[in-house]
Amino acid sequence: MANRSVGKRLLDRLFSARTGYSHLQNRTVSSTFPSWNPPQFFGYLRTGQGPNDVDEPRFLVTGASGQIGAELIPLLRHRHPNCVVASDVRMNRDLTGAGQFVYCDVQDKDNLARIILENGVNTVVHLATLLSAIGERNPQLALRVNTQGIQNVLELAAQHNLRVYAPSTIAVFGPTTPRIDTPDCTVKEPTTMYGITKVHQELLGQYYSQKFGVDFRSLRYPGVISSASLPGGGTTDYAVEIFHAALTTGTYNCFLGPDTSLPFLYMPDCLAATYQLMMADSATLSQTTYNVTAMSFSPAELCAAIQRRLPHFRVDYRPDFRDLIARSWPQSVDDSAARCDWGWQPSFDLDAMTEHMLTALEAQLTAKRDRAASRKQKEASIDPLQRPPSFHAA
Ligand SMILES: NC(=O)C1=CN([C@@H]2O[C@H](COP(=O)(O)OP(=O)(O)OC[C@H]3O[C@@H](n4cnc5c(N)ncnc54)[C@H](O)[C@@H]3O)[C@@H](O)[C@H]2O)C=CC1
Ligand SMILES: CC(=O)[C@H](N)C(=O)O
Repeated sequence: MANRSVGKRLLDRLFSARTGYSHLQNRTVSSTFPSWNPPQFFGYLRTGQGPNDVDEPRFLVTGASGQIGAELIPLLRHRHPNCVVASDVRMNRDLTGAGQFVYCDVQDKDNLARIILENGVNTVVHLATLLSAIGERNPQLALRVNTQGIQNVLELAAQHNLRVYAPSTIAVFGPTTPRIDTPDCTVKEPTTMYGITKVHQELLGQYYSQKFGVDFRSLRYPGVISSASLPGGGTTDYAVEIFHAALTTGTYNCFLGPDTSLPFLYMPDCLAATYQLMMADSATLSQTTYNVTAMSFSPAELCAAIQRRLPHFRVDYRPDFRDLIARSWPQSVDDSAARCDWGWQPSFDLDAMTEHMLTALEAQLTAKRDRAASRKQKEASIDPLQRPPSFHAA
């Protein structure tokens, strides 16, 4: 994120020493909001030198074991070695083996605070969420996790001078929203619990930015398609499942109707947009949350794209409640503000994504088959009565 001059950092530190609210000194406070004078009795919450006084980001990623986290963490660890704490309520072996991983339920504010302070975190990437389909199956849990999570993160950000990146979603839109080229600023009357909690997140982020000077940034992702990680219970999951089915069984039962069109983003573009916005100079940003998109297609169009490579692939359509959700969301979104403000430009359209997905998944399947074959060979070469216990556990 934006570099600061030495003089400004010095001013921050002086201000921080007096009040512990150095971040309020730096941020533009909207003229529509009354100015905020931090009450002195909040002083007991001071953490000394604000973490933002150093330029090197130190990340805490919540919900790191999910579809986005599993691919964002390796990128952050590569670009910021030893500066990333991954966290979730669920373990992900790939993440735990390759760097710091801690248990963190985002509903537990004290534990979040402890992890942030003990690790010198200055940037929270908040991914812990229950998505649309899983959220409709358990709306009370989705309400609790999604609203308490962002409330805790933003409250700690205001107290400890943290930057926050928390993605939003096209699920903030609903049936009363224009469905073609949906702009950033339009009617937001979602009909899912997930969408309602994400409108809450967007508005709360904007409020904490304007009122308390929190550096809050967000992208309104469409459906995200990825080869390395599986989706976690959304309406757009079909667009990942369909590729796995195409390469294994050759048939897929689609839970959306053939013509239900939605916007999508391929994971490399999703990671690029995320990192680009997180690192953008704050002076270039005109809003806290931006639409981003790369392509729009229906299940029938995706099926046709796959059939160009795998002509025998077949899809049956059995639309369920998720089709109704999808039909309440935009078919395409207008991301011109992201393009204009910080240079967003996607690289993958439907055909490029399909080609890349099939190649990546084919390579994974081949590697999996090779591993299974070499295990079988190993098994055959060892007398069953002589096998050590570790052999059975492998
Ligand atoms: N994947 C997609 O297509 C899209 C994702 N997004 C947003 O991106 C972010 C990440 O989404 P995904 O990775 O796809 O979700 P996911 O469902 O794959 O992962 C969410 C993670 O949150 C964790 N989690 C659940 N409850 C928790 C709790 N109480 N405390 C801590 N962690 C908890 C889960 O264990 C899971 O690993 C979310 O904010 C989501 O709204 C937005 C639009 C599209
Ligand atoms: C679009 C999303 O937010 C997510 N993939 C979901 O389908 O719930």
